[in-house]
Amino acid sequence: MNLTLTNAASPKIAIVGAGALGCYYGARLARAGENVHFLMRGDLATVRKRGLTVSVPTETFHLPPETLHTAATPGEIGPCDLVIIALKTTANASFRELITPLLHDGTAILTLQNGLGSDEELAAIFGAEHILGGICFICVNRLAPGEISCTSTGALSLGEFQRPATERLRAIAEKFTRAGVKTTVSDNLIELRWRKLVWNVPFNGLSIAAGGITTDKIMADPVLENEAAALMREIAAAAAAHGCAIPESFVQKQLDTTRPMGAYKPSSLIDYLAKREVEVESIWGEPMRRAKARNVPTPRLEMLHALLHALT
Ligand SMILES: NC(=O)C1=CN([C@@H]2O[C@H](COP(=O)(O)OP(=O)(O)OC[C@H]3O[C@@H](n4cnc5c(N)ncnc54)[C@H](OP(=O)(O)O)[C@@H]3O)[C@@H](O)[C@H]2O)C=CC1
Ligand SMILES: CC(C)(CO)C(=O)C(=O)O
Repeated sequence: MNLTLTNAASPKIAIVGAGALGCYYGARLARAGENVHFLMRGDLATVRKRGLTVSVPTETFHLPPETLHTAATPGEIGPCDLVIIALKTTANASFRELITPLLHDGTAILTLQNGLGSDEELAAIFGAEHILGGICFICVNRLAPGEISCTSTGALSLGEFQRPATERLRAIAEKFTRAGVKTTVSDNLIELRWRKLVWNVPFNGLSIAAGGITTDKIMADPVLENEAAALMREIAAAAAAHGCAIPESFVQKQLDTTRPMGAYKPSSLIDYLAKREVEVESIWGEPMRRAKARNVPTPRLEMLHALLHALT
């Protein structure tokens, strides 16, 4: 497969999982003039009537329904040059059914999902050469159907699955950048994923396990702060055993940057409080299993995983 973005000047883009994250990035790309097709489920009727409204700290923008391409099935969209996946990882069993009708020989499949495992699952079904991944440092919520609120636009980091950055990866990053998303490319997607887990594992996990608390409460309690730091070090050790060096300074930086975040609700806590399924296996289960496979002890992660299983 030629690793370029087909129709690079005007690629046909599908958003699979048009919830908070998918609608946010999809709306930004559509506003920048890209040919974006939203595969929608629960919100379809409302979005077809009222369009999409996205608020970010600096502005609110609206995309009227007549400017949007929306579909109830992937078959209505047909083959695309780029498929962006923003499903919760708890919906990964639908990959084959949702993505197959969107493919041609050169389709790039970019998953923006949290945790570990989705890249490999997609590669096993569709072929490794199609797969790219992204890490989103963003806090976005769906307030109502078609109403997206983003309290921190953060940054997006993209990488190829098991290969260094390619021309196609840079072309996709350029699309996001043009759409106003701060985007970087990396030669090492798996290291990006482990690094993000250094934050997600302790804060998403403890916020639920400690009774549904925000990150400021974790940081204000010396026992919980120590637990967060210890969990971070377990993830760093597991990452090191997979060839991804994460220095102690990175752990310290995560703690330092969390302090001023105030009463922040990690995305898993929002799911938990809304009684939605929590992404337990991709955020805690898969890192735990990968650590075990390399004989890295992760007792705290194992306990947290068990607690989250019981609670969610
Ligand atoms: N939100 C955030 O700030 C961040 C999220 N992430 C990650 O991004 C991913 C997506 O998160 P988020 O956007 O918050 O989740 P949402 O629940 O808001 O969005 C998921 C979307 O997938 C749709 N979906 C699920 N199954 C199907 C199906 N079979 N057919 C069609 N659509 C389907 C849902 O449909 P329906 O509308 O019917 O529910 C929903 O719109 C997760 O892995 C998350 O961890 C990463 C960083 C930040
Ligand atoms: C890092 C952060 C806070 C935002 O992307 C996140 O991943 C989450 O809330 O789950």
